[in-house]
Amino acid sequence: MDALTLIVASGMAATIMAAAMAMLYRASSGAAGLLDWSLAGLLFLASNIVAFGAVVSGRHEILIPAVGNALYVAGHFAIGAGLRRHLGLPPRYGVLAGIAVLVAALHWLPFAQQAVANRLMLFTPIIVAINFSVVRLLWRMPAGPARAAYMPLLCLEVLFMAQMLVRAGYLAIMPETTLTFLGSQALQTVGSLFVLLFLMVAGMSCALIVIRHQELALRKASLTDSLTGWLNRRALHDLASREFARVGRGGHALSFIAFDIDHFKAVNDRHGHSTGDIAIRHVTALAEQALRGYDALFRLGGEEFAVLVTGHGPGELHGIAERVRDLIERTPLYCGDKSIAMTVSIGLATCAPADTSWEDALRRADGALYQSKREGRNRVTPCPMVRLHAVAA
Ligand SMILES: Nc1nc2c(ncn2[C@@H]2O[C@H](COP(=O)(O)OP(=O)(O)OP(=O)(O)O)[C@@H](O)[C@H]2O)c(=O)[nH]1
Repeated sequence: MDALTLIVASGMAATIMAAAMAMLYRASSGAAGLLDWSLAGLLFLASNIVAFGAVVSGRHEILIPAVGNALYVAGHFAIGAGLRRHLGLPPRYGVLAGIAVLVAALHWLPFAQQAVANRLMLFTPIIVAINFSVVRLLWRMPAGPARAAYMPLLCLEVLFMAQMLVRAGYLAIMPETTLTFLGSQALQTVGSLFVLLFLMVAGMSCALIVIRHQELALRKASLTDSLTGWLNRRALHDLASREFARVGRGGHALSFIAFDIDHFKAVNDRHGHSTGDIAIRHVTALAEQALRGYDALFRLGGEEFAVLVTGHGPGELHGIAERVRDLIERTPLYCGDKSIAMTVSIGLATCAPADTSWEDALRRADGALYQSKREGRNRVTPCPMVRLHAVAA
């Protein structure tokens, strides 16, 4: 296939990648990695412009492939840099500067100047190493809802790496193969088509990563309370419904620890609303400390909270709630030179066979909580059914 046509097509694909990533960067209020991926598109475009100029002018000085190949290698590196930045790692452009200078300088080796095939064999390990570092990062992504979004880029990088190695291997075992500078031999045409495919799919794969990441962040924000980091009522509905269905299928006991800060209005009135916010975070942090890491924690509103506990009998549930109450009572909030004593009132309830919904149990836990308030606050009250079991335990 005509080399000039492929260079123009690759240049167009690189331009689309650069523009799409830049536009997505603006639309996503500056998501990490997109500018690096836009830069990758620009570097590939620049390498195509150099190649285009060489074909059109017919000039073959070694400086032309030196610059073109350095830009091309930099394009591959920038894809990894974007991924690193997206994952919160430094992009390492200092390393890129070193690699680009090395790639350019290698063109003045007599081996590289002897034949185009030699240059291809010389630069294949460098490009494959860059692709491999991207694959390694992608492969190590933890399992979870975001992982699938990284797979298209991983497959693309593996495919690209494989074709580079096959082409270099072929040249190594067929030393009589002759390639001309920016020629249209089958081996070069195949390589150019892979570059074209890479540029077309890389942009889409990177966009997919960002879009999925933002979708998950939005979903998390919609289910989380921003002050405490605890889940909100909406999340409670999803999670408790799922757990209640599990209980119905013969799973473990499902219980609620509902609690409310005592005389919280007085904290706000005496110390101000922002100290009130600090006090809420203080109480939730202590509750987290007293609970096990795997209980689901919810802020239901204002200074009302609930913990969804699975797999514990009434006696153990009472013990857990007492630990929370005790730690909060023993740990006043220090704010400057002020010490603010805090306590919570707690109610407990476990889902019963007659319950038609988890909300029945939460309602009972709420009733028990208000009984704690009526009986003087700073105490744990199991709802009557739980209390009966607790006596038996
Ligand atoms: N600082 C702060 N205060 C809040 C927040 N949400 C609710 N509140 C306040 O919490 C207080 C709750 O007051 P009450 O419902 O009267 O309860 P209380 O003073 O704790 O009294 P008892 O519950 O009966 O012990 C109100 O003053 C609300 O304004 C919040 O996010 N931050």
